[in-house]
Amino acid sequence: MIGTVTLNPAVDQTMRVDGPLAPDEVIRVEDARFDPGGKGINVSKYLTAMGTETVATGVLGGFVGRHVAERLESAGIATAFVDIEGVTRMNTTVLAADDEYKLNQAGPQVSPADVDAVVEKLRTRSPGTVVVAGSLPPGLDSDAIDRLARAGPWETVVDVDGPLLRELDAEFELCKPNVTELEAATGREITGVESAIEAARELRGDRFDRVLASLGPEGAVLVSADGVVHEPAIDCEVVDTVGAGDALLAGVLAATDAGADDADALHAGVVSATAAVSTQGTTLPSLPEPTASGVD
Ligand SMILES: O=P(O)(O)OC[C@@]1(O)O[C@H](CO)[C@@H](O)[C@@H]1O
Repeated sequence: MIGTVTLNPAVDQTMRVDGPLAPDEVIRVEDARFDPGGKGINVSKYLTAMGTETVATGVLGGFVGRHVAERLESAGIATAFVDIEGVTRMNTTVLAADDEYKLNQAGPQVSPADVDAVVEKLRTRSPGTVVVAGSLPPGLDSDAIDRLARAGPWETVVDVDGPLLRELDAEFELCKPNVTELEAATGREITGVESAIEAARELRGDRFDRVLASLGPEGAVLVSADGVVHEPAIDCEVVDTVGAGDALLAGVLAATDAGADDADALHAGVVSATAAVSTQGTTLPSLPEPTASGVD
């Protein structure tokens, strides 16, 4: 079973406007939706859509937190969240004619004691893998992630900002940077697949067994002790990129869990990410069930 930890969840508000964003005028929204989000929560949503057992944990507070919990429960996603005093944040994506705009709040204050309470929730569920994903809210630093990684017999997967990746010192089964995060974590400039592979190799080092780097239109690479695999992106109409990295990660983890090797797992990840970018918002009705050969 795969547990996810989201220390800074959100309700994601996605709005579509037909024209470009312009100052000093009222912009009429054509279409709006709310999704329970935050990177770990999205990974649990995508795992559920693939039929892989998961529990979503982390911290939730206030009316936004209650909405996240209700939506996950009604979608049949197992949850084990710790209540906090502050109000869970709302993040906004605007899909405008010219571009995609993303506004993420800092989030409420969370304490190391809240992280200890999350550890207790995880221990009662005994996951084989724990995914810690997303930004850290005010009050926490990299110690929180090291603590989660060392607190149980599980393997830990991490998807956090590049500067934070440099500060971690526990051991992790996998990390999932995007291009910006890979550049920040290694200080290397990434200009294409080859330079991404070099940077991912350098990042692997002692702390990360595997590095899964999402490269947007160039697809993704997975670097491990077994070697390097690259999977190009699948051609599709891109509607909304929010959650694409989470879907990639969920696909790789679900397929790995089903016994797939790195190449097949990466293929499954890219199939999931393609479904995510082809859909508005971050909720997918269903995804191909991963098998030992990736996806059927
Ligand atoms: O501010 P963070 O924690 O880095 O990212 C949060 C977030 O943008 O990531 C998810 C998509 O990956 C969204 O559901 C959510 O709003």
